Amino acid sequence: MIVTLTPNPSIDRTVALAGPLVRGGVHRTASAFSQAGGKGVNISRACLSAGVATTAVLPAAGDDPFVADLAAAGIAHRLAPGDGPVRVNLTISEPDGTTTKLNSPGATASPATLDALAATLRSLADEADWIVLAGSLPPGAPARWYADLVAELRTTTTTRIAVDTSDEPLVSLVDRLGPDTAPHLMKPNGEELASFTGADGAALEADPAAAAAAARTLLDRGVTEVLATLGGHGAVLVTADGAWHAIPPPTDVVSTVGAGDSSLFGYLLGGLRQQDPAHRLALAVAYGSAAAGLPGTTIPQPTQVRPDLVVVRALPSPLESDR
Ligand SMILES: O=P(O)(O)OC[C@@]1(O)O[C@H](CO)[C@@H](O)[C@@H]1O
Repeated sequence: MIVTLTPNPSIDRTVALAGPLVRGGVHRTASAFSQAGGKGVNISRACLSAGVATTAVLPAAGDDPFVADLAAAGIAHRLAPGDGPVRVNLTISEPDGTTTKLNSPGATASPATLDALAATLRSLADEADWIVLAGSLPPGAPARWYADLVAELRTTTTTRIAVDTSDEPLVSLVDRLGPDTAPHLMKPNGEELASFTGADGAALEADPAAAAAAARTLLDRGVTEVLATLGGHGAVLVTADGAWHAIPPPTDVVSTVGAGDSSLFGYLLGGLRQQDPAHRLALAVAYGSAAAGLPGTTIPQPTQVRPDLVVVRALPSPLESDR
């Protein structure tokens, strides 16, 4: 089972434009629709369609429309009482695949909500193969909340923990890394790798060897595996056994929202299937590129995922003296 935590879930409203976005212009939209989202929820959705047991943990009132959407989709969930309506995040999709996102802060989380989320995770931890902590933190949560939660879970369960977050919560997590406090898996993108290495995000995405070197700094501080997604440049995987780069198949990009979550799910799925690192990485990139070809936050079905079209190559190991 994969247990996901989404402390700041979102209703993802996608507006598709018939032409390019013009700042200050008036646009007639081609279509608009909403999906229950947030990074952990997207991963639980991917679990459901791939037949992997999952529980999504999140804050929301039982009568929030978000929860009705989750229930209609059949996603098992455990709720902490929410502190306000689930936020609405806006995606603007242009015909050439350019995706602009406007993410709201979300309701301010009370200490009681944060405690309830942590308690629910603790109660599910031992049944899970993976616990995935994903997305931003709501206002009211201290930036170190994920770092504290990982450190605490590491003392109470042996279940593996994956984290995908950004900004201050990521920086706090990285500051706190160590042999007993690190998550087992992290999934930064190029910008996120750059946020704690000081490099340029776009440059890292275009240079898989540099991205692998940045990811390796996390391994040196206790993380077991790093899956770094590099947008159209694919992804790199770094473990104690080596580093690999996967190149995606040519993809007609419709919306990149949910591509990173799909990649993380593909990677976990490969692990549950006992695949070797190169095959896990290929499945991650195949899931991510399938998601990029779908509108809004749509998560691919397994039949839409083509790991056979992904090219994986091993990256040279750095010399010890270079590390
Ligand atoms: O604001 P956060 O929590 O960082 O990201 C939220 C979000 O952009 O992440 C998902 C895509 O990864 C979307 O479903 C959702 O809108």
